[in-house]
Amino acid sequence: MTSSTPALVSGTGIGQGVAIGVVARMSDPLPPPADSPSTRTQADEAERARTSLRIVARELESRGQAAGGAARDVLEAQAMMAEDPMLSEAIDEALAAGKTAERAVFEAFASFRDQLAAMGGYLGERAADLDDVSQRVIADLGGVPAPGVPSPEHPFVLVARDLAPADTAMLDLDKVLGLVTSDGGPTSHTAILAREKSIVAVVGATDATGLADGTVVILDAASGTVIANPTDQQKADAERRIAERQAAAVAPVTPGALADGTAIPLLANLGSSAGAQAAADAGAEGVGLFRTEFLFLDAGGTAPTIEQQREHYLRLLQAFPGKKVVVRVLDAGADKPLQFLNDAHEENPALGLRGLRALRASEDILREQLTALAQADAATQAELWVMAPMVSTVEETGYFVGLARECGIRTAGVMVEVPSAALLADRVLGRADFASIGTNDLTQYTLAADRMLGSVAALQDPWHPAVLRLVGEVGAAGAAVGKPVGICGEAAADPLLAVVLVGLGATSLSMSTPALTDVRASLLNYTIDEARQLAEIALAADGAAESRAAVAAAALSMKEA
Ligand SMILES: C=C(OP(=O)(O)O)C(=O)O
Ligand SMILES: [Mg+2]
Repeated sequence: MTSSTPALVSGTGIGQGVAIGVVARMSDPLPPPADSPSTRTQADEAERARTSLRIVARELESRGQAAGGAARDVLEAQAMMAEDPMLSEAIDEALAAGKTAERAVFEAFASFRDQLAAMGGYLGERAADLDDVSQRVIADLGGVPAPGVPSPEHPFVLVARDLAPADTAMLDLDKVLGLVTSDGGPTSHTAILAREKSIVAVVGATDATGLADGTVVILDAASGTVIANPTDQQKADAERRIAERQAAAVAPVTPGALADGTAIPLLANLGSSAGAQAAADAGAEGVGLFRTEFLFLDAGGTAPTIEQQREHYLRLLQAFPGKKVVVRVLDAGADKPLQFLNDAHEENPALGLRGLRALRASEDILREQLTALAQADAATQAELWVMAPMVSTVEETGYFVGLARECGIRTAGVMVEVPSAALLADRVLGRADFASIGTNDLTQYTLAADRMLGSVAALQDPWHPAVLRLVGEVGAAGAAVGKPVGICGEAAADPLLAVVLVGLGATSLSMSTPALTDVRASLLNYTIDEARQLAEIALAADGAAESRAAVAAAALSMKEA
């Protein structure tokens, strides 16, 4: 690497932040202990292993106590791993074969970590936790310090293979400007920590192993890239973006709007009335998606009563007097299984009896929910809209809107999450009062990529022009009949994609509360004509990556012009 040819490392960005700083690497893992026969007795080796496992377990527990919160739970889980009876058995077996305590610990943990890694997803990412415990025990056996987080005097960008919970608990957040990991995905501890603490992070950046200590890097979470040895121009751009974000964070909270004043209300996605006040404080102009699954999950094995539901909806609506609150009726099935609505085994639950289909099969539950909502609406000042999930036909739209009105709901709409509903959006909107596009499911169904499956995660990208073309269909239909088209999937939380979605006809955007500030700031940079131009550029691309890159380049030149 030379300063004239900056190297680019790519991974998955967490959030939208930008950071610039000097790399401090986490020390490399200890080498595997030699597989030579032990010169001690088996009983001695067993005692050594037990002592070190115990020391490490107690140390992890005390770090957990010191860290508190979510870190404590994770560190306690790790301490339990160190004293897991199955692992002890595996260690004893290796010792019986004449191995050293170091080697026995190494082999036993390695075989368990491989089993976890093979499971993939969340459990797969816990494999790093086992590695960390193994390293600590082997270090203790050898009387050497465990590999861990560096602590230079100056602020730094931490580059690591992955961060174990014990490491994240030790991080001095005043000094860490950003995090880069070569392993780990969006559900790794590093990603979770970064989200929780708003730290700029790029995870799963395989080539990050080549970033040497002391290298100056720019982390760009929005594009998931790390530039090593940036040019002066790149540094100046990064510093400008950091300053813009700092300014946006303290800017007055204004209603969502484009540069030309076109209003684009910014709403919050909520899963419980508990988050309502925080959303209102962050400037949410209402709620664009209230997911009711948690309310039903919390009620145990049955549906909550009309009274229980009414109380919860009342608390929600009371937080938004005079504002719009869009509640989605229960979306059970697939990624949100609820036994009492559908306990049949399905080979492809995402294509099965879920969402409105499941409710229709148990219509009394749907009627009760609509009734509770209508009662809460009558007792409060919010403007309640109610929508159905997973609607795939015009007939289903008519069914839901008809039933909602019968139960006293004044404004009834549907989510557009299935390509068939997007393609017939003109007719769907002929019957519904509004549409709200769920880009998470719309992407899953358009690309035929299960949103629960890590192996096809790369296809789950709402920047894909096929998804955007469908969004455009719904936007055009909404404009033609004069009905609102919101977006409530994760796509609305991506500040640049949000502009494209507006260019495709979205009239409001709903997102998790922390995303509101970035999206608000981004919309203010573009007029409606520019948003439409960016949408055309996205639609003209061949794939998601090309669409994202072409729009980013065009947006940059628009801002420079
Ligand atoms: C908002 C959506 O619904 P959920 O993520 O709850 O399925 C969506 O599918 O985009
Ligand atoms: Mg959905």
